[in-house]
Amino acid sequence: MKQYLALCQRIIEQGHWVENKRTGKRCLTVINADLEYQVAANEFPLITTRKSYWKSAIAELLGYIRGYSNAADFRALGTKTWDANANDNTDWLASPHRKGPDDMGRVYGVQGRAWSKPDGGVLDQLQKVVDDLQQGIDDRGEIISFYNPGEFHMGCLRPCMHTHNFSLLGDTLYLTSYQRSCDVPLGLNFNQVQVFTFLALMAQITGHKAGVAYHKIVNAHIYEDQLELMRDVQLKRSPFPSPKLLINPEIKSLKDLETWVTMDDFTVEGYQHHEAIQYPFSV
Ligand SMILES: Nc1nc(=O)c2c([nH]1)NC[C@@H]1CN(c3ccc(C(=O)N[C@@H](CCC(=O)O)C(=O)O)cc3)CN21
Ligand SMILES: O=c1ccn([C@H]2C[C@H](O)[C@@H](COP(=O)(O)O)O2)c(=O)[nH]1
Repeated sequence: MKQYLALCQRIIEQGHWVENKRTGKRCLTVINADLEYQVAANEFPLITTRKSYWKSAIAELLGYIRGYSNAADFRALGTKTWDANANDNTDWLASPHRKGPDDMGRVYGVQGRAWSKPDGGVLDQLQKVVDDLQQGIDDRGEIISFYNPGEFHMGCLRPCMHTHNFSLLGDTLYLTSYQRSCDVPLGLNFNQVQVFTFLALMAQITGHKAGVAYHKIVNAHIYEDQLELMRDVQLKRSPFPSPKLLINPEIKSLKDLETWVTMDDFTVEGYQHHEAIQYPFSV
C-alpha cells in the first residue's frame, strides 16, 4: 500500500501534463514505476484507502487465463470492466473486425491462448509455460505476451499489462509483469491484485512456492478528472494493514481454472478499508 501511495504522491508532485488523443483528456504523467508484491508472505496488495472491488479484478484475470474475447463472458464471471471498451469506443464500433455487441476482438487472453501463427494454427503460450513449470523447467523464456502489433486493429484496446515472465529459482516461482500504460486511480488498483494473484495461482497449479511478483510500469498517469479526488480525498486517508488472499486449495491445474473455478474460490481475510470513491472512467 505504501508503494501505491508513494507513486500517487510522486505523480502529483513531479508529474507532467500530457494530452491524450484517444480519450481527449489530459493526464498527469510520470515515467517508470517499479512495484513489488510479497506473495510468499501473502501480503495482498489491496488498496485500503478506498473500497477495492477485488473480485472484479480477479474475474478479469480469470477471463484472460481462459482466453475470453467477449465482455458478456467477463460479466458472467463477475466483472463489467470490459463493457465500455467493447461497446462504447467509436473507433472499435466502426471496425469491420468487430463481430457484434460485447466483442472485444483479438486482445489479451486471445493472444495468450491462441496466438495466430503465420504458418497456420495457433500457439497456446500459457499452456507451454504451465507445462514447463510443472516439470521444473525454466528455459529463461517462460513468457506470455499479449502484445501483437500486427493485430491491434483487430481488438478494442491495446493490452496495457502486456507481458508476464515467470522464473524458477529452486522450487520458488517468481513473476515479472510489464505494463506500458497505467490508469493509477482505477486500473492499478486492479492490476496489483492481478499480478499478485497470477503468481499465487501459477505457483499453486505448477506445484511451487510463490516468491515475489515484480510489476514494472512505464507510463503511470492520473486523468485530469480524477486528480481532485486522488489529491484531496484518497491521499488524505491513512492506510490499513494488508489483508490476506485465500485461494481454494482444490484448484490444482490449468483445466480447473478453465472449467469450474468461480469467484467463490477466492476469499480475502482482514480487509479493513475506507469508504468507496467513484473515479471517472475514460473510454
Ligand atoms: N481508462 C481506462 N482505465 C482502465 O483502468 C482500463 C481501461 N480504461 N480499459 C480497459 C481496462 C478495464 N479496466 C477497468 C475498468 C473499470 C474499472 C472500474 O470501473 N472500477 C471501479 C468499480 C469496479 C466494480 O464495481 O467492479 C472501481 O471503483 O474500482 C476498473 C478497471 C482496467 N482498464
Ligand atoms: O489493465 C489495464 C488496462 C488499461 N489500463 C488503462 C491505462 C490507460 O489509461 C487506458 C488505456 O489507454 P491507452 O491509450 O491504450 O494507453 O487503460 C490500465 O491501467 N490497466
